[in-house]
Amino acid sequence: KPLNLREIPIPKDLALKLSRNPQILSQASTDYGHIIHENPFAVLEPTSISDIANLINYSNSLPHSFTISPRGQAHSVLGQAMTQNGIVVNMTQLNWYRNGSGIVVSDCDVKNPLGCYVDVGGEQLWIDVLNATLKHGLTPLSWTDYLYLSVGGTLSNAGIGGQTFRFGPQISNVLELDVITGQGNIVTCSQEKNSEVFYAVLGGLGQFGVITRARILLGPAPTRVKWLRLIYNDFSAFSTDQEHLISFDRRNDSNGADYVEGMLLLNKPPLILSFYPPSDHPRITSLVTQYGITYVLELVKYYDTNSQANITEEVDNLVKGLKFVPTFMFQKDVTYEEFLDRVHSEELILRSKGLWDVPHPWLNMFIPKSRISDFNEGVFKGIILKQNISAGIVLVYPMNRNKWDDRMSAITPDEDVFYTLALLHAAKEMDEVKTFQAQNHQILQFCNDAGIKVKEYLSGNKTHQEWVEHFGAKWQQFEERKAKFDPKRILSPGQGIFQ
Ligand SMILES: Cc1cc2nc3c(=O)[nH]c(=O)nc-3n(C[C@H](O)[C@H](O)[C@H](O)COP(=O)(O)OP(=O)(O)OC[C@H]3O[C@@H](n4cnc5c(N)ncnc54)[C@H](O)[C@@H]3O)c2cc1C
Repeated sequence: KPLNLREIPIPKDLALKLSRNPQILSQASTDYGHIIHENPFAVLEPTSISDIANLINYSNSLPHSFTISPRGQAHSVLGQAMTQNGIVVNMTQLNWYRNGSGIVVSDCDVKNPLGCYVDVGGEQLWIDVLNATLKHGLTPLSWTDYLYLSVGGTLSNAGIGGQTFRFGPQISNVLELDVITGQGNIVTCSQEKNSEVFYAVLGGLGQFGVITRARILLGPAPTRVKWLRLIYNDFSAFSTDQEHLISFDRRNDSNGADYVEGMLLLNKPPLILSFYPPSDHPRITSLVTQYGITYVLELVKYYDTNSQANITEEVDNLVKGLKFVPTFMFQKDVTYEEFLDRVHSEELILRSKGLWDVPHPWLNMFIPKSRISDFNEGVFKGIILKQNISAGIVLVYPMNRNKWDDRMSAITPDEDVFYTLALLHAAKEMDEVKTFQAQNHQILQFCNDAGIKVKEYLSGNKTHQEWVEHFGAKWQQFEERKAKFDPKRILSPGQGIFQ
């Protein structure tokens, strides 16, 4: 029998913070995916950390607990921040009560920034963390492509992007956390202190506790970036060059790139060419038409006034020997901030066309390096190119596993180098959602049949057995941590792991 919160007497001080305003309930019942909808009983608008702890404690005190889901920006795509009949915690609300103390940069020597860090509330947005740290000449080192995501939300997944090959995912850049566990305990944790909570929560899909503060490592901030895109007509040359670029870091060679990603340009709509000079559009379109599929290596080199004199030479050295199609190298010179916040400009354009708040049947996964060429043949050239449906944005780039910490909950393939694939579809209507979902399913099935041991990222909608397989050798530990830190299985039910 589903729990009916109407039948439970809610303590008055807690009830005052709960909203059942239809508009607020409706917001909490959807996310960026616009595919899954779950109706919460109420939304907690916390005005302090204790409000969240009190809510969790109250749920624990009942013979039949209710579920609680922290909601950062709800930029999940499969209902991960929702709960049916439970209570959603609107984390953003905390920011209003921080009195400006949501982001505090440590007092440190910018010239010798080893040991500089920033303390940020779990509800804070990465864009605000960037702006606050830049004022001190400092910056976090590892980023997602889009910055209007909450710190607690990305740290619950991993937080990956073009800097991950060098600095690891965002979870590898956390020095300390404050967490309210599923038992209602407020815990400060790090690698040294309460380390089990620390490792459980990072990449823990919200299953073990609510992150209310994260201490994030900082480094010196560059001021400008050289931003390059190189187009390839051959996958093997493209992936060999990507792997070469990320290997600088394994060799501890500081002459490497600061960011490496990649994407497909396919001879099917939408062919997005906004990065490239309009005068080059005809020859790029012609190349894409000729080959059907081309691959774009995206790399970035940071610089500032001290390194300005050498930057052209450094970029030349970096691209020397890379096997892109001759003359198909394009570059921009932009501020560091403009580069990091690049997706926001796209967001504004999509919003103006009514194309931002639409269904997003995304597929994200990690693919072991040893099978990436089979993946190209079967998925890129096979399923994606051949099927008569639009492709959306397809990102593909490698990262180094030694920058991930296996003690954390996040899951990767076993190999030293693995690729991330992001298939970022936007659908116009629900029928199209089904078409894209069928394709996503087909891709996973292809990998399964071909024995390509992929790991999904940001996944959802799995059966219990599929979750067990996803975690593989780490399932037992994940389950034990749940029993220890959230024994009543209260937190983040939208992930569908334990409910
Ligand atoms: C346009 C766009 C671009 C993206 N780009 C990238 C990218 O480049 N790299 C990448 O790694 N990801 C990317 N993502 C995915 C994104 O990192 C995840 O969806 C992340 O969860 C978003 O954060 P959020 O604040 O919206 O989290 P939510 O969707 O609100 O929550 C995600 C999960 O975390 C839990 N949670 C939320 N806050 C907390 C907290 N404080 N403590 C504990 N648990 C919490 C929720 O209950 C839920 O289970 C992108 C998403 C979008 C929409």
